[in-house]
Amino acid sequence: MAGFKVLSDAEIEQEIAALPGWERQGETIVRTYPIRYHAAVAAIVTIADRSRRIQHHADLDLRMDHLRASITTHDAGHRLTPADFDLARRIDEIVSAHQAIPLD
Ligand SMILES: C[C@H](O)[C@H](O)[C@H]1CNC2=NC(N)=NC(=O)C2=N1
Repeated sequence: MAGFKVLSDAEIEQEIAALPGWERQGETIVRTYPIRYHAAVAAIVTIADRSRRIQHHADLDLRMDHLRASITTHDAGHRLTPADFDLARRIDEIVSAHQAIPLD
């Protein structure tokens, strides 16, 4: 799909610096959130809703006590674009709203 601006290494560094918890792994950004299983299921439903609206989707990996999100832009040849960082910020907001129940 046209219209995606592929970010330079310097731009990626700058974006990552403003997103605590996220790290770059090649041409993806990833974050692992400690969160209860059922709370994460609820978060995922909201993330899915939001993703459909903005037409940008993360890979989500749910485990017993954590949720891992991994993001890249498929339509830019699996490169990092501003849409990835926008989605990361939205996922941060959604997950933090569902982390109210602490892990034991
Ligand atoms: C047609 C549809 O908008 C595209 O396939 C969207 C859907 N969600 C997407 N999500 C991500 N992460 N990258 C994409 O390139 C992408 N493209």
